[in-house]
Amino acid sequence: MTDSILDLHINDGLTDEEIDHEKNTYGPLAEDVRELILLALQTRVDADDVARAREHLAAAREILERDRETGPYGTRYNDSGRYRTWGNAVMGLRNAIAPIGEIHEEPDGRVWADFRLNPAYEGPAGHTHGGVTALVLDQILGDAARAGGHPGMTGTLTVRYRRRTPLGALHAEARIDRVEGRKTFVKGHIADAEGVCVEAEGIFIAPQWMIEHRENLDTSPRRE
Ligand SMILES: CCCCC/C=C\C/C=C\C/C=C\C/C=C\CCCC(=O)SCCNC(=O)CCNC(=O)[C@H](O)C(C)(C)COP(=O)(O)OP(=O)(O)OC[C@H]1O[C@@H](n2cnc3c(N)ncnc32)[C@H](O)[C@@H]1OP(=O)(O)O
Repeated sequence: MTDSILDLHINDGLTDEEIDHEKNTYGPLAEDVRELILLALQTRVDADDVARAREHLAAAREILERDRETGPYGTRYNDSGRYRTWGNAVMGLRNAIAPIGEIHEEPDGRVWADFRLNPAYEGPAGHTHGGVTALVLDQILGDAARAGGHPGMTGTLTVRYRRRTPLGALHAEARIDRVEGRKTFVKGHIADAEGVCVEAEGIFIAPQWMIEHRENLDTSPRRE
């Protein structure tokens, strides 16, 4: 059986130098757009200045649209084993809404990230949106399953909001709790400087198509 996820799992044959070049070209663009998202929320310049800024943005869009892809980014890799999930909503290098730069994997199976959520991720006044913390936890827990050699799709994600999550500096981490056949149970949390704000348990399930392609799947890819 084939699956549309596999269709977007592509060796695009780039050299490491070409990947580095793309990284250095498009990474800063996403950084600029991230800053623009915040500016759209926070600028207080007057209508004339907004109109002038929008003309510049229209000019930038016109340049960027000259050569573009139209579909999802998917997972791309090369012969030296560098994996790119640059469209990922949580940590994609080219995705301006992705709040996490890097997810670290420890030899003991713990997966963690330090990150900042700016006011574009607001839910309750001055605090992080609960859907955003769930988004981050889905990724971190899923990554712990993958890093532990048990990649899967999220079957169930249970989130317990213990206390409000502020905006600003946060820490997320997760580790595998147990594996039962195709199901991997993972636990994790998000904390601020005062301690845990949100806890989660996820059940990650390896579908049949993933098991069939298991031998082709590097579960600890050099992912960026
Ligand atoms: C070379 C190719 C390699 C390709 C690799 C590609 C990708 C790698 C995958 C992951 C990458 C890793 C890390 C990425 C990190 C994070 C990304 C975020 C993750 C997501 O954001 S992902 C999107 C949201 N996610 C979905 O979009 C899932 C949609 N859904 C399904 O794709 C199916 O629904 C599935 C697969 C979940 C189950 O389907 P299925 O047919 O395999 O399940 P089946 O019925 O056979 O049940 C088998 C056993 O699981 C139990 N069970 C069934 N469903 C359950 C559930 N929901 N909760 C709890 N338990 C459940 C049964 O009770 C039974 O348990 P028991 O064996 O004990 O009886």
